[in-house]
Amino acid sequence: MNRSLTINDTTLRDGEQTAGVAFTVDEKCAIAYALAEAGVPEMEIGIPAMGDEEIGCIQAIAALRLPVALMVWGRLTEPDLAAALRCDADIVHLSIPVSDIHLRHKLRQSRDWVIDQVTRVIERAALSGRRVSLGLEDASRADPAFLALVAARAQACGAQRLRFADTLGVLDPFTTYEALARLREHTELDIEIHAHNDLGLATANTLAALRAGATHANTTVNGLGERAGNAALEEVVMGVRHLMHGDTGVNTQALVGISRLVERASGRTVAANKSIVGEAVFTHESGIHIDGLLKHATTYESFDPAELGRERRTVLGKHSGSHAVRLAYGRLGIALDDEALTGSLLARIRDHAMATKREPSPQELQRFFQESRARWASA
Ligand SMILES: CC(=O)SCCNC(=O)CCNC(=O)[C@H](O)C(C)(C)COP(=O)(O)OP(=O)(O)OC[C@H]1O[C@@H](n2cnc3c(N)ncnc32)[C@H](O)[C@@H]1OP(=O)(O)O
Ligand SMILES: O=C(O)CCC(=O)C(=O)O
Repeated sequence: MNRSLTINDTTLRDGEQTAGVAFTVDEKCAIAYALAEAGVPEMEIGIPAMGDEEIGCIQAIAALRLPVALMVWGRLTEPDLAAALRCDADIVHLSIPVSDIHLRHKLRQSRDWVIDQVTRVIERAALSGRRVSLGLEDASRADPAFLALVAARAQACGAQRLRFADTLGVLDPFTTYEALARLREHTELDIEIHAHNDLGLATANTLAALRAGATHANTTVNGLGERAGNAALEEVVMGVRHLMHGDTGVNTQALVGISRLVERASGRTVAANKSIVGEAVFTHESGIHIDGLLKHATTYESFDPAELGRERRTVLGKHSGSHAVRLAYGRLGIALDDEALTGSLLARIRDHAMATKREPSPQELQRFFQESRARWASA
């Protein structure tokens, strides 16, 4: 993949829209700092139309003078534009619904009204000298011919970017590819993909959009965001690297630290099996897997955990095999060269796992060994 690809992280905007989440100014500054230090080139940091307090927070982030482009979000209206222009943001992003469902039921407006708003407000925004991005809310449920019309108008009025929003997460990677490829044919503007995870497809859809010609990907740390969230920064960065052989410029070693920072600030616990950053995603128990890993890491690891500054862990449990048992005892300085003794320990470990639902401690392993050996000796 040689095309340029830019991550625009919206943890501080859509991420904060997660129901119940509210970051303090200090938390927002710390997250912005960590993202910038990791090499995230753009971030969407707030909604000026919310008022003075939000603008103060946006200005506090701007005052950090981070080497990133800062974007603020607003509706495609003159008052929201005016609020956005009170902020030291590099990119003014103004959003308008483009699906008939939203236009009819939410705004009670027509498609012509959309074209008028784009003409009036985008032209005015462009005159401000800021970079201008147009958000196409609910684009995934909009008429593609109308999207092309809006795109042409936005370009003529001086926008640099379109954001294609799958607001309700109703696309799959195939339909995403088709929709983005169609839009790509109709515009020379940059295109940002904003995917939601209602069906668990936000990252897959983001990667599909990038393949279809999107230039920017909107992400959030830990996949925070409205309802089921957005495409996770850590997943998109690693997906681009491993599935598209591309480079987002984001330091993969920083991803876990940022995830923990946002976990604490958001109060949203990251699941143990959350891809890339979950506590247990490099932990193995199954006998066949551990045997394979001992022979060659690529058998059961699609990438090296060291890319994230992480390490593989193996645990003993109900699904262990004899190789794993020998490995665990080897770590305790006990060489198991007797097959029958190993088998007896394996049975003991399985019983323990079923009874306690946890792995045995080193002390318990020592006890199992002594008991099994004593039974063996007296048999
Ligand atoms: C898909 C998304 O994530 S969009 C971003 C959503 N994020 C947020 O809503 C978080 C921040 N929001 C807020 O703080 C408030 O909702 C504000 C300050 C933006 C607006 O507050 P209020 O003026 O009290 O209005 P409220 O939120 O109740 O309703 C939204 C209004 O915006 C209108 N609206 C919504 N989108 C747009 C748009 N793109 N262009 C023009 N008007 C819009 C609605 O029709 C409604 O207007 P109405 O009062 O004339 O019916
Ligand atoms: O900027 C936009 O238009 C998209 C807003 C958004 O968060 C969404 O549609 O899910």
